[in-house]
Amino acid sequence: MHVFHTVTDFRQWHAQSAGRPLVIVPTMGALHEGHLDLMREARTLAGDGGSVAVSIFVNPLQFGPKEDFAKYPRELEADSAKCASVGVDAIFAPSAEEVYAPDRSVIVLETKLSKVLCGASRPGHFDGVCTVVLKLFNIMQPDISVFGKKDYQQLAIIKRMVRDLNVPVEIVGSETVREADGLAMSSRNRYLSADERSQATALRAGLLKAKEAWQSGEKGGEKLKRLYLEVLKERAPLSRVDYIECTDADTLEPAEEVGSNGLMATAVFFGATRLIDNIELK
Ligand SMILES: Nc1ncnc2c1ncn2[C@@H]1O[C@H](COP(=O)(O)OP(=O)(O)OP(=O)(O)O)[C@@H](O)[C@H]1O
Ligand SMILES: CC(C)(CO)[C@@H](O)C(=O)[O-]
Ligand code: BAL
Repeated sequence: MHVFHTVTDFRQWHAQSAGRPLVIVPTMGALHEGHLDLMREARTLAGDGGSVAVSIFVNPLQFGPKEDFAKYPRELEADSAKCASVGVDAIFAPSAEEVYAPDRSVIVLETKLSKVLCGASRPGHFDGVCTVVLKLFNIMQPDISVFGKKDYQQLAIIKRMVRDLNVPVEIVGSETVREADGLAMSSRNRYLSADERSQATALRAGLLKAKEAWQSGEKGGEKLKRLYLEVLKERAPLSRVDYIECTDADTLEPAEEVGSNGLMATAVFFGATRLIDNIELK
């Protein structure tokens, strides 16, 4: 497996496999089983003749000034071993200087889907995500890129960017991988104390309770949100809910009545740690 730190080196490698499909998995590193699952899916999508590349880059542009950019875990050696174990062909791990010119002046702005849910709590976050993802697409020139449904809004926004800007990359969404007790895997779970970690299972439990009610005929968004909040209150006294919303799964517009293409998405703080999760109501 190759590890490249510069655009030139990555492109040279990719040029040697001209004509064969490239599938990429963009990440910020600190890899866990959720990421590895995306890589296995990428391996399948690439087929025998294709290649799989993983980008590892903690993108400064998508962090707010009070967020965890400085303390975000960076562990390239352990990440490389994990990538090799699932058959990744190349890692692209550039420095911030390699990615961003000091006098850069162009960014990608998504103007609608990025204003709700996580975008409302993290202003500018999805501008940073869109900008770096478009740059990674331009640098790596993949045929397919795989993203996790855990970051459902991110996936929806990237699909929209690719559609609206005619970016020639197919976007594939992959199911959320969970711990045995239901908590969605995330690099940020390691920040949780033991008590917070056990209470964090309430996100999944609350979403499942709301989904059960929806399946039994309850379509009211407010009622479904209340059911979720009851579970949080009962099972996670250390939590502070950032948001819980019912939306359309594609447009992310709020849904007073949740029909057959719904999404419930949530973000919850435990101390300074912010966890997200969601469930499709389909
Ligand atoms: N549990 C998971 N299941 C499936 N995909 C996941 C999971 N966690 C992350 N991903 C996906 O992996 C890709 C890289 O995500 P990222 O590196 O931010 O990981 P993360 O663990 O979500 O970290 P963070 O704590 O920053 O949210 C994204 O497409 C994301 O949706
Ligand atoms: C897509 C991404 C790698 C862009 O920095 C990041 O937002 C992530 O890890 O989900
Ligand atoms: N997985 C989303 C990256 C972030 O939280 O910045």
